[in-house]
Amino acid sequence: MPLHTTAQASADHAHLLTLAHERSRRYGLALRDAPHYQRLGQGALRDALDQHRFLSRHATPVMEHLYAQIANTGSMLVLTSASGLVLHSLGDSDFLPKADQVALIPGMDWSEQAQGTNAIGTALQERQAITVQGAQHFMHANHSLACSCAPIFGPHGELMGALDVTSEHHRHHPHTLALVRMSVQMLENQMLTAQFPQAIRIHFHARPEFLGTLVEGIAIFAPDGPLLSLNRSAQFQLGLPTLPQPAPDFAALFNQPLATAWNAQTQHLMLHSGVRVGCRIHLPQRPSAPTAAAKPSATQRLSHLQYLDTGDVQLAHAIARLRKVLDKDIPVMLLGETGTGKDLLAHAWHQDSARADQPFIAVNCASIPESLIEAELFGYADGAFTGARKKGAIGKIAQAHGGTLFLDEIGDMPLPLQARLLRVLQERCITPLGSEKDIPIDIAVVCATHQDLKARIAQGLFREDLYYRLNGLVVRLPALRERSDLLAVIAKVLQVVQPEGAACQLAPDVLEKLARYPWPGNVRQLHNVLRTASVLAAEEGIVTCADLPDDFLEDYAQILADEAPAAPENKAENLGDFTLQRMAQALQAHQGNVSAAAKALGISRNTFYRKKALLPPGAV
Ligand SMILES: Nc1ncnc2c1ncn2[C@@H]1O[C@H](COP(=O)(O)OP(=O)(O)OP(=O)(O)O)[C@@H](O)[C@H]1O
Repeated sequence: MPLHTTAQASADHAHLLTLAHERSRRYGLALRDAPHYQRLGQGALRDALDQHRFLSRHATPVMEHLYAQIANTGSMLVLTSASGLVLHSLGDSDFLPKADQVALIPGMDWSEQAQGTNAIGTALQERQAITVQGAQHFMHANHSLACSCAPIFGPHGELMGALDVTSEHHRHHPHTLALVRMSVQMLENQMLTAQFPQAIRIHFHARPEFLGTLVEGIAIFAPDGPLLSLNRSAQFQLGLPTLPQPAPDFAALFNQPLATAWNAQTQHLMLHSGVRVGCRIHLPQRPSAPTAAAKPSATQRLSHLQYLDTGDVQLAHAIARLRKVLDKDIPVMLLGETGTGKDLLAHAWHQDSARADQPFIAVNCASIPESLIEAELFGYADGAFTGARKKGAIGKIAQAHGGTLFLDEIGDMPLPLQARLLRVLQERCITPLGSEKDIPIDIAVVCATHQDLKARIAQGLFREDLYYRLNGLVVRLPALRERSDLLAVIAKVLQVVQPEGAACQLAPDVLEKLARYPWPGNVRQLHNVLRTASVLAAEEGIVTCADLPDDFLEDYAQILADEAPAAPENKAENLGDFTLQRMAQALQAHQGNVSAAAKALGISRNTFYRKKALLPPGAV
């Protein structure tokens, strides 16, 4: 390093330490304070580890690799959260005095607020790598240590934690910080790749021989072009220290059409700055026929929670929460647009529960005529009403005894029945129509709706007490257009809809269209599109645009036309006859029911959804 650079670096380092010491004093710490090693309780630590699973999973092999390089140097390796909480540590803490050997175990807090200036707390605070050794620590109690730490940033640029190497002050090695930095870079690249398995990944560098090394740039693009994330080197090479909003797309950054990114053979690209770079392109895995051995059975494919988690963060979170309430007697409420898989999820939840061998009974409260729903749910006694079967009938609730009752479209349940349902849930028994005898029942309850139940309560159409009885765990399923694992869903649905043994592939431009389409009918609509397309393409084995249904292609062309000229602020005005107000009024008049609102305006439901998607969020 040239002399003036070295001098600048040590001046910067000294400045960082001065700031950190000032902060430490402001936190009320004193130089001679004894460090307080208050460990997080077991439960809270378990929650914290659970919360940082993604980070820990990817950090563990990196830590082991780093440890192999520094073993026998009397060092400890520590992974912390963004708040400085120790999540994992590796190594031998024998170099610490006996009383302090607990300092680096999981559950300890190394934030500046707790320990004053120290490499972990200060690196997290300043968001940059730093070594703090000996008397550079604020507290005298830490003067025997030398610590080198680098902050870890996640795939979305967020601070996720820190990686640190701590040793005795006199055994500190000046190269340690560089090793920690490189390990963090490796970890960040791995998390980036893992976070977006279904995206286009471009590895690039002006010197092609650096491809595959830590210094290569990695840029991640959605299949339809927008930039999703960059690693540090890509940020530097592209001159984008943060992800601009709205995200630029591939064509803007590399001056080439998106088709270039879809071609894995591409070896060179030109950055928008004019620099030519060597590249390697990883395309998302195309849907392909699984091998016979790996292929799950037809029922397995959809009937357990694990198979429904295909990588979308929001859905994975929902599934994790659903797992936690399995067999816990907590009612589950599933929210989501039509076709998002609420029914499927309810069934998978039942299949994963201890009630799996018992019945799963689904009732669609919207599709049963109001006059029949009471009998359908509660059953009736012999000769309870005219026309009733002589011998009476057992209702759906009683049929679900021992198992799970799934009440779909609960928002459409008539008010008087809501009171009866509430009683069933509270007292755990039912009284069939025309009977005086209570029948005890044991059921798990899942309900689903696409309606805004709070709004229904405000309108006097839904009982508040029932609402609170049903919403033990509320889970919202993302619409298909919001899901980051769209390509995985496409692959899965393609497997399901194809005849056994068929192995249709999708042409890249078909995938691109599927990725850009807003899917108003969600997975159900995707099913229908792929079922038809794969039958039409069965002989050729590859689905091309010609195999896609006409109405899908018409919708798609309309989307492109809608998107093309409108400046964002004019979108609402550019909606022609169907203005924001008219759509909002129609929706309000029909209590949020899109089909009814679309019908009232004389447009198709798809068109309504499409135009709704163009409006500013929250406008309708
Ligand atoms: N993750 C998935 N993978 C494959 N198929 C799915 C997935 N999610 C949903 N489907 C399929 O999509 C269709 C619609 O799913 P489902 O009936 O569960 O949706 P829903 O949200 O209950 O719809 P609605 O609100 O209209 O009742 C079904 O054919 C289902 O098998």
